[in-house]
Amino acid sequence: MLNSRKRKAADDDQDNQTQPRKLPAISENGNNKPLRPSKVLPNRAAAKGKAPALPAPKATAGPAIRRTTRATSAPAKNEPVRPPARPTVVGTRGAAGRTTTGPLRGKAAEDARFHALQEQMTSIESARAADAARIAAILEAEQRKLEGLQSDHQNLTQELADARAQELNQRRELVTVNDELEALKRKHANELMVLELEIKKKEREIRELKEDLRLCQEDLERERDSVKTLKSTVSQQSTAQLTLTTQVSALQAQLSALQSALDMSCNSSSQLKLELESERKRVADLESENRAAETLRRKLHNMVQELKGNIRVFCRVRPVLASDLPANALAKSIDSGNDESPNSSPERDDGLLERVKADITYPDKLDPKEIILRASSESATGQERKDEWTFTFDRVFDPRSTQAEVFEEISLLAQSCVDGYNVCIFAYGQTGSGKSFTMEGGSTEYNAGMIPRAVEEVFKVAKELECKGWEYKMEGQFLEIYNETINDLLGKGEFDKKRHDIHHDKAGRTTVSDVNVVPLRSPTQVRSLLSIAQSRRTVASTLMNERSSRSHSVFTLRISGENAATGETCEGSLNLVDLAGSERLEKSGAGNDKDRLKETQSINKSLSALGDVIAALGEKGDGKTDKHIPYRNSKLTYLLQNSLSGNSKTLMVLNLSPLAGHLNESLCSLRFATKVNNTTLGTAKKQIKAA
Ligand SMILES: Nc1ncnc2c1ncn2[C@@H]1O[C@H](COP(=O)(O)OP(=O)(O)OP(=O)(O)O)[C@@H](O)[C@H]1O
Repeated sequence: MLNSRKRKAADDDQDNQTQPRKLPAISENGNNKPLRPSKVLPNRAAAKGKAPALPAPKATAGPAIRRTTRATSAPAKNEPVRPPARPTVVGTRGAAGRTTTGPLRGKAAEDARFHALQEQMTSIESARAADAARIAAILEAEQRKLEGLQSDHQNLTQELADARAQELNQRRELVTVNDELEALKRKHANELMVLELEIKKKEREIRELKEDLRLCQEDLERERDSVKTLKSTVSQQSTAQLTLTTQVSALQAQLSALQSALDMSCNSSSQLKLELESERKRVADLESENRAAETLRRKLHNMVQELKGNIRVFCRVRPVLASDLPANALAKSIDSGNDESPNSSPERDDGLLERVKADITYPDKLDPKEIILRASSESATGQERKDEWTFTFDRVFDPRSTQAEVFEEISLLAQSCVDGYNVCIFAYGQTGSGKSFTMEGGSTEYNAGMIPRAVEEVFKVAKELECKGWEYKMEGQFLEIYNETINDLLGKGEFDKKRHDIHHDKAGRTTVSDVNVVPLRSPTQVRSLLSIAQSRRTVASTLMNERSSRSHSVFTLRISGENAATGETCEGSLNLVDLAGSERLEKSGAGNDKDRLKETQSINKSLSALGDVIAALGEKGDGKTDKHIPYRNSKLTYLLQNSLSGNSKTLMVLNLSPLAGHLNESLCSLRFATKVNNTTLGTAKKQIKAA
């Protein structure tokens, strides 16, 4: 662009040289006058002061003068003067010729004409001289004019050069200015963009500020409302304050009255404080007496238990059940007050019952300890033979006895367990004699068995002892021994698959490996544990094999206590054992069934091992201190080792069937129980550590 501009400027220069009239007049002082064209003279030499040869003067008349001027282009002085052919002269000569007829007359006419011409020439000469003078004056004037014009021209040329230089400068400036303008435009565009962004930002800020403002206004409105509310509250409060001021003054009056009463009370209070102090002392004395009494109670309780014997036997006979009668007989037992027994029907058949029932009597009504069984049979000679068997136990429960009555006798053992003894309660008897009913019981509160009741009792006693500074933790496990294999009734694994080992530590604690030990927090929790165990046993049963009858179950509750006040600690355990059915091999109907045979043999082995252990313990108690106790002969006795030794309190509940058909089994069980009952286990040791 710059080049094109320069090119244009150069072109303009050329044009200006060739066409000077077209130059634009640009003066420095801004006087933009159009330049006057310089008049080029035909002869430059004339312009330099040499006047050209002038033509001869001409007649002043128009066309004649023009012709004369053309004639003067030739050298003027040497040429003969010829009179111009003027129309007037021609006309005159024509007239003279026509009027003179001779040579004289012609010569005179020519002389006249010559004279006239001379005169005419003289006048022309003078006119020419006058013209020359005038022309010279004009030339001089023109010369001056020319000089003026030349000087103007020079000035103008100078001006033109200046103007061009100025124009060039201005064009350069223009280019620079254009560049600056472009830069300014770009800068301006950038600034504009920045400003637009700024504006947008500002607009956003304005919007935000407006939103803030709106929120503030809302807040303000709310504040105004709350101020209004507060104002009304304040006015209410002022009224209330007024009322209160009145009340305060009234109260002050009361206060001063009370102050005087208080002063009086203070006197009596210090009196009372003294009394309180002495009362506190008395309470502390009573508490320590109470603790001593508790220790004494424990001792006495233990003595009572010892006097009762550390192994005791209860005998319980279950009622006759509807299922015990032939299917077609609408039989109801007359023996039991239990809901599950058939004693309440008006249509009872006493004859049938008499025939089904064994002859069992309970002679002592107030403190029943005896049970008499009678049976009549025919001797070989055909004579009727009457047999009678009397057995004595620590307590005999007839079929009308309730679960609560049985537990009443057992509950003291729960107390012993909390006191830190190992307690073991067995249910022994043939299948269907009521062992599970006694230990676990039915689903109702009324029929709850010894396990839930004992646990409940343990919790109750533990709670009562809390006020004496004792704090207890309890946990339970529920095991089954089937065919000399231990199974976890609270576990998740498959039965008879997992191996569980029994360990006894020196502190008299027994543990079984890999079994689920559940922390017990409430007695109700035990019920759910019992139902879990029951469902696992049901799953393990087969049609041929009612597992609960063919296995021993051992529920163990471990209790550990700590007395923060005295620093004592104790650990006890309560084992509640539901033994497998004790019927003999031939009665069990095992026959050729190998599995059943194995079951029965395992049961018999473990039950006789139990008898042997108890007998050996009895002998040891009688003074044979080195007597070996064969605990390891069965899983059951090994598991219960610490609960069967002299260190524990044992109770066997012998369950009997009331049916005549089960008499022989009942006699076997009674004999076994008598053997156990006659055993003394020695003195139970409390597992308690002094602080
Ligand atoms: N004191 C009782 N009062 C009412 N019903 C009882 C009583 N004792 C047992 N029964 C009932 O007798 C039946 C057999 O009792 P249970 O199952 O307790 O016998 P078991 O000795 O545990 O038998 P198994 O060895 O087969 O387990 C059950 O239906 C039970 O409800």
